[in-house]
Amino acid sequence: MAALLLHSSERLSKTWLNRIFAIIYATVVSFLLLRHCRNLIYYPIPIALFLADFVLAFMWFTSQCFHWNPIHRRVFPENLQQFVEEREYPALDVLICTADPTKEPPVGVVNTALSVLAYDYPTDKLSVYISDDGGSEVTLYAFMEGAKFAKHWIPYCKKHSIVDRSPEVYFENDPAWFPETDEIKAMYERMKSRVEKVVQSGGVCLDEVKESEIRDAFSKWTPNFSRRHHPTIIKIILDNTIDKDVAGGVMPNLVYVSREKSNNKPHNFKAGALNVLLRVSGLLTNGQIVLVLDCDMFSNDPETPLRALCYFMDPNADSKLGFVQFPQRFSGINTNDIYASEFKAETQILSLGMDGLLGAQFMGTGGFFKRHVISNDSCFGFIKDTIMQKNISIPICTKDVLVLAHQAASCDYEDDTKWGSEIGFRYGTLTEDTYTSFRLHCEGWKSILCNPKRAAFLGGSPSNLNDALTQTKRWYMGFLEIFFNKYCPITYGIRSMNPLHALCYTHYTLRSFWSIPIIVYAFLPQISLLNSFPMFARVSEGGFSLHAFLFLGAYGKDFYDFVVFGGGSKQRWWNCQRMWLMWGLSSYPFALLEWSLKSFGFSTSGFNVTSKVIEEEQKKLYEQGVFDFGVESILFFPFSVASLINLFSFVKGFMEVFINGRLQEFFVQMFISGVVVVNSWPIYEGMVLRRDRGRMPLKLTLASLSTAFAIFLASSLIF
Ligand SMILES: O=c1ccn([C@@H]2O[C@H](COP(=O)(O)OP(=O)(O)O[C@H]3O[C@H](CO)[C@@H](O)[C@H](O)[C@H]3O)[C@@H](O)[C@H]2O)c(=O)[nH]1
Ligand SMILES: [Mn+2]
Repeated sequence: MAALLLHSSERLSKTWLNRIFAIIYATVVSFLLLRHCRNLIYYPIPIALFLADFVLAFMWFTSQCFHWNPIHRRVFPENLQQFVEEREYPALDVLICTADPTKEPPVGVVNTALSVLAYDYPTDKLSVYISDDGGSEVTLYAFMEGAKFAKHWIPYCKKHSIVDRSPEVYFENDPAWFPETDEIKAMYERMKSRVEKVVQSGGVCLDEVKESEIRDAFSKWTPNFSRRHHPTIIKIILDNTIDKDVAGGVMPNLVYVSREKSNNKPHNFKAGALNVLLRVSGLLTNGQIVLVLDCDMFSNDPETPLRALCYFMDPNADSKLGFVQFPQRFSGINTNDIYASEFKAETQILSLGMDGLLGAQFMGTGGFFKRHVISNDSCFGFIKDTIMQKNISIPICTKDVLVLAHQAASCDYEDDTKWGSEIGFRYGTLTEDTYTSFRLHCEGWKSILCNPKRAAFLGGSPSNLNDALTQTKRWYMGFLEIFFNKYCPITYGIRSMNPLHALCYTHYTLRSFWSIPIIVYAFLPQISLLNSFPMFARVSEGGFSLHAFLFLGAYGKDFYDFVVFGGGSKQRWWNCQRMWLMWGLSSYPFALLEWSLKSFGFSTSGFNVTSKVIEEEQKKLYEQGVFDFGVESILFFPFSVASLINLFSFVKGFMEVFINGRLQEFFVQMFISGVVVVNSWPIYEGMVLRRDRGRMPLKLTLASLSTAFAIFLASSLIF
């Protein structure tokens, strides 16, 4: 009889294809670069082209590390009982961050919390912690209401083995109806409307609150309380030694934390918030396993913690296993994913490659950590003893513990400690997730990617173009902060870990440099075509097939990975490649620019929280798959200009072909303009054809048009 397994893994069947392709492609790339070097001696113009191709080649080379050894894993949670009894499960602390009640509606955050409170996990071993960086009484109020509802919701879900445990999603999805469903639904709706009423009124009216305990909780919101400057607030909303659900079962713990903030102290954004939660939860419950979640990433599968346990509880598990990552997946993405918000390549293709090396990177949410990997007990100093006592299970809300928890959440607790540099989630970048896992991998920890068919979590993603570009700009800026740092992936990383893995991190952190080839190829061949200047080899020459092979090879392989192997749709693939071009002319260069300004001390970009609210009109546009250009965003400007220049040069190319018969000479340039023109179709529509709210603002269109002309005029002086 075959031995029972908790998990298995196998190398993807395409690995050899990947490797052979990589070797052939690398050979051709080297030819191209050699040719460039030869040309450089003769003419100066190709410097730009050389630089562009060099960056492309470097990025391509580093990206091959993801394709070297991709693996696929499976877990068998049904076998878990054979290995551990339920009472031996480790305690699980779930940390959820929220930062702004206007961009992250409290009802949504409560839904996320409810979906994990209702996990198929022993409730006496489950605790949920909320970090509220918005310091909002409305959020606390929402959770107090949510907790009352949870006492009905949890037993209901378990009794009927409900799978969608976020009530909002459950009732939206046309659920199976049970005798008590009507009542539960009405209860949920009432809870939601009470919370929304308070959200609208902007605060909790204490005069209306009778229970002294609740009045107490809100008394901290004094008149000089502000989001950026306020004392610590910790409220134990549910306590598993006291609270019972309506069926008499033990409730999980639910704790609200708004860390102390001070105007003159950096708070390190989400990483700072998570570190406070690590300490507070360490004091109160000290779960051995810690799950990190964003406030919009609700659980989509109540078995998820058991899947993680299949790795953690395996008697033969690698002692260096640090965390198990469930990839980010999203709900509400439109059919063709116009903004490429699925990030399929990163979350579902490239991540398999890292998993075959040292393990997937932490994606900010959906990561189950072993607590001691991210913060060992010794880093607590004076509160260490209390943590030790926690292993003999004392009630969480004794007075002394709460006093310590307040200290642990104060804004000077981390002074002169290693928090953020060696312990906890690491500071110094806007992408604390990638950086933290990079540092953990450097320290020798490993990770695992767990990607079950049914998504473990589903989150929201930006539903308008400006938000989408702003989000990616923040990431790529964060990545630059990681690369140009003491612990640079290509120097420090390669020395500290499997070099292929370090090159994967190098690839991510340098992605904004893709803006160089994209800008060069979006303008240079077109400008020279506009001036009737041939730039590339004729179709009949050898150089042509070199370019053709490299172009088709790269696009073809990407298509194969995404559509043939990855099962994505052709339209989604097409939209992804379009977004890559758009990022190359927006998020990437602006990330580079802002990062440079910041490095020279000119600006301080913060963590601009992505809005989780969608207006009706915006939602309609998005659902129809129509681009939303409806704000005057500087991010749209470069690609608007590029779309016009490419259109003009394409037309000019036709004239050269039909009037002067110069197809051979101009084919490559026309082809490049043609690709951009086809990709720019939504931009032209937004500029001239559309009348709705999402059209390109007239001011932007005119500015782009005049800039395009100015570039043309200036170039005709040079050529
Ligand atoms: O000062 C802050 C800023 C943000 N957050 C929270 O961080 C989470 C992620 O913020 P969001 O605006 O949704 O950013 P995204 O770009 O969607 O987040 C992605 O990128 C981030 C890094 O830039 C990662 O932390 C996230 O996990 C990942 O989903 C949210 O729950 C926020 O409430 C805080 O707690 N404090
Ligand atoms: Mn988000």
